[in-house]
Amino acid sequence: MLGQWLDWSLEGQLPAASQGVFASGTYSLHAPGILELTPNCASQNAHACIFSAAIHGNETAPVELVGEWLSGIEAGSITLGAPVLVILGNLPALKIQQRFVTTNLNRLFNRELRDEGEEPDRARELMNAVDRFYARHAELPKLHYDLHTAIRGSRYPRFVVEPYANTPTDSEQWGWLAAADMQAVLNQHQHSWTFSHYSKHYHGAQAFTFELGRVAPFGQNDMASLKPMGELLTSLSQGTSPANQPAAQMQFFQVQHELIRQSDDFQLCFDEDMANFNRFEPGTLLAQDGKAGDFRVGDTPLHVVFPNAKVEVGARAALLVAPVNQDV
Ligand SMILES: O=C(O)CCC(=O)N[C@@H](CCC(=O)O)C(=O)O
Ligand SMILES: [Zn+2]
Repeated sequence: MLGQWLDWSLEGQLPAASQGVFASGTYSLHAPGILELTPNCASQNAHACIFSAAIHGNETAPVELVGEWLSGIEAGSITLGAPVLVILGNLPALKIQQRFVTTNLNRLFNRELRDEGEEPDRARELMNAVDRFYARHAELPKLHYDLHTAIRGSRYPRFVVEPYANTPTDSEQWGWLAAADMQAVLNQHQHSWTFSHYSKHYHGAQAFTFELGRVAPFGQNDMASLKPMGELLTSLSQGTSPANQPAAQMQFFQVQHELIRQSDDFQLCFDEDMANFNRFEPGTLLAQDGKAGDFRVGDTPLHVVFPNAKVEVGARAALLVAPVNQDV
């Protein structure tokens, strides 16, 4: 049943029974793409875990990773020891393997959201699912890993975005992320209304957006490079202690500036294929905007992440970041 859940979600079919059992627990299908697993016996170290994928429909590696982990649960090679809410975010976009259908779902996770349409409705459904899940497990520490892949290549192929919020990140998280073979960490400098930000800001969860390589169609992802990440998901779902490695092996960056597209007449002044974290020297012209004018690098070098000139007017066209501890 669990192995088929991904196919069912993609096909928009609902199984006859929305609840059932497996060797180490029970499952409950709350809505298409929203599955809760409850352990028969919760571990003392359990977190209330949320693993989400396909918030962007063309990011298939996380869907394959979650599928492999669910198969392990179903086969009994993984013993569930923590409650897990598994989410496939944007099912219509996943079906057509596009980032989104009408608007970017990962900018809508705000309780003040009043927009109408398919993605805003889905954002409200996912926020409600998160609220109810954390309320059901109020006694447990909360965790949310939102799994993505990036549009372009990267100097650090696997990295995390740490959302901005009051809740500090537990130091143990850094050791787990390093052992999961994350190579860089990007600290956000302001609220961003992403899915991981939602769980951190409104629920105080330990939460990150993961970038697990580069966007590719199903079957063409480098799943071998995600083995340590799969092991982290497995440990958390078992309620056992994840592997730990020194945080210092990751490069930390701080977001300095969010470049917003302010008009139709907007362009980025570098090659579209440029890798994430590429460094630009002081004075370099990075963007030209009919309304905001030119944007140049100031006195210290900046690295560019998630550049995308084709975003809607008013949306983020790039993050400009600087290394925290050393020059890279
Ligand atoms: O590669 C890209 O340009 C985008 C990859 C992606 O979807 N990234 C997330 C990051 C979310 C965050 O800033 O926390 C996004 O843009 O939604
Ligand atoms: Zn994404």
